Amino acid sequence: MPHWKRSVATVCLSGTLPDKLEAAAAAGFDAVEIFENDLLTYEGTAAEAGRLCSDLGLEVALFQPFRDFEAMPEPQRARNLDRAERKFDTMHQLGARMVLVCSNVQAAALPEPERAADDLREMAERAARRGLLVGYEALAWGTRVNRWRQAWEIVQRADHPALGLILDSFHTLCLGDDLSGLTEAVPAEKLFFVQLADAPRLSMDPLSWSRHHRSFPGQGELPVGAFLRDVLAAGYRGPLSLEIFNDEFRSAPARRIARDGLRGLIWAEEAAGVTELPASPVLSGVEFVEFAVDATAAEELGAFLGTLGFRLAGRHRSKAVTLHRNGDVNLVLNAEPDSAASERFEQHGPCVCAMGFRVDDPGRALARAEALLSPTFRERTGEGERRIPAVRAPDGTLVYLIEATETATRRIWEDDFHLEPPPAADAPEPGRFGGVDHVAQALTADMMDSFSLFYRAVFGLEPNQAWELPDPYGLVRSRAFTGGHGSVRLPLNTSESGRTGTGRFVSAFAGAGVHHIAFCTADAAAATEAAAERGAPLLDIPGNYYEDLGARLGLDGETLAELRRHHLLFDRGDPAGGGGAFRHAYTLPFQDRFFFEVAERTGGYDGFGAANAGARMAAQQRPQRR
Ligand SMILES: O=C(O)c1ccc(O)c(O)c1
Ligand SMILES: [Mg+2]
Repeated sequence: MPHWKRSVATVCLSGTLPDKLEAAAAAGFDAVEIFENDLLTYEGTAAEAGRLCSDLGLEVALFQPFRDFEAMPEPQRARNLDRAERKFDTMHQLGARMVLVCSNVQAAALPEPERAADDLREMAERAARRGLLVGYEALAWGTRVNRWRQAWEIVQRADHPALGLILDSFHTLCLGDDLSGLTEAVPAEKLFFVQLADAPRLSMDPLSWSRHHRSFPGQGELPVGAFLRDVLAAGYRGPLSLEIFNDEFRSAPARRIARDGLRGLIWAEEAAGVTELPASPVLSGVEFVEFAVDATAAEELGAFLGTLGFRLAGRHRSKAVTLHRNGDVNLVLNAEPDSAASERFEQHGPCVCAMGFRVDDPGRALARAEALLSPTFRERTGEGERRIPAVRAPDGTLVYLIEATETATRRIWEDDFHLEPPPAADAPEPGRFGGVDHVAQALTADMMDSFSLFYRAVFGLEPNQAWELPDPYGLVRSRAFTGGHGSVRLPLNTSESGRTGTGRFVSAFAGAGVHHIAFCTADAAAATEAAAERGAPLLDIPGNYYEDLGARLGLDGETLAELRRHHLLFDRGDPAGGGGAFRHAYTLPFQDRFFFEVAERTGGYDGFGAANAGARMAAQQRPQRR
């Protein structure tokens, strides 16, 4: 067990104060920061709130914030000291020992550090008489104080044992600052409290950035792990506390967000090198994708897949499950009643209910998932069938963990399925699929951070560049998570508009889900030609797209005609990012739900054809002839 307490500020979570506290306790936090507003809107007394915390096993590590206190001219100064006394009463009832004073943001704040120091010394003296402590934090937008070194100068000048420094990763990192020199400058006993928050890199003023876009460690792009390492290296031993102001978190279920928070904190501890977890799995591809279906949908989806060259390759030994293969791609259609798949089908209709990742060591991957608070799952199995361990994604879908060496020998399929004889070695397989290129998911906006942390922390996938893709009816935000040397690629998409393809999918089918699956091939033209011959419904791309493509990339007429004839979109990689080229085509959706893509990467192309997304989404919104 770590020697620090793990804490969360109530402002991170949705609901009433009791909702927030219950969620924090259920996730496994040891302590909370009580955000004053959450107490003001609570119907009980401060003493009752304190009792609720202790009944739930939560220490009240901090009461916050106390604003606009220091360096004010009279009569405000005297009034602020009275206000502090009143809040000390509240803290006493609440059982909170420390109050956070954030740096003054009033225009009237006086510039002299000695005035700030005098006021904080007076406040600390009054706090000390009541056995309380005062921590001083630099807000990145404070009028006179916005860096930790300035706050420390004032704390040092005040020189009172009940006054110390509070560090908040957001305020430091958002200004491009860091903690270098902390160990030399600040004695460990003067580091009173540490708050952790991550955030995406945005160019906006720190106040708006902080109040709306903070996220848990691992969900953003700030070096929170290094910040934490520096704090602990300086000898800090108090609580590590998450303080996130985020519009999505405020409306999302408190229990999921609290669990994400603790997962992010544990991930940050690992990144800082102070908590050891089972190592991330070494990924080597998507072994299968599983669809929840019923008998009718199995029939229809099987036929749809047939047009893409998938043949029925096996039937499960004991369940209503079939295996469909094209080359090295395995798709499983699961119509078994009373299964994880049927639960999913009842709620969502035909949809992807599971994926299988090839990993080096499923046991270690499972142990890592558990250490990061991800629920695991073991399906009931028949005699002699194997039980493949799985991790539950934030939306309840399953990620199975399959040992890579076993997939090479196909053991996992032989054990559970009556397999059909494979096609003859010399049978032509034009545009044969070499694997799953990527699996794209459409998520509600509030699920984006949950999923990104899940893939990043549990599976070690790395976030790629974020894109804003223009659907005719709104923007789609997209960010892919990739790993295993490009063998696992998972774009995550959200859209605030309910009318985009992504938005309609999410709202029509009750939440998150796989929106499309791309198969890789060495010859996309051969694959689409064969698919078209089998009657596959391929997406038509308008002529303007090809004209623009010719102008942008200097392709000749013959090449353009060939692309168009095969329904192919084309992209070239950024030479700085490895270059290469990408040819890809899409099917129409299956029952207006998910669709498939054929993808041909050459020369180290590492993207997803984002430049083509606008044309593709416009074509998808247009009625197409079948
Ligand atoms: O946005 C704020 O006002 C605010 C208040 C208290 C904090 O600890 C903080 O980091 C920000
Ligand atoms: Mg803070």
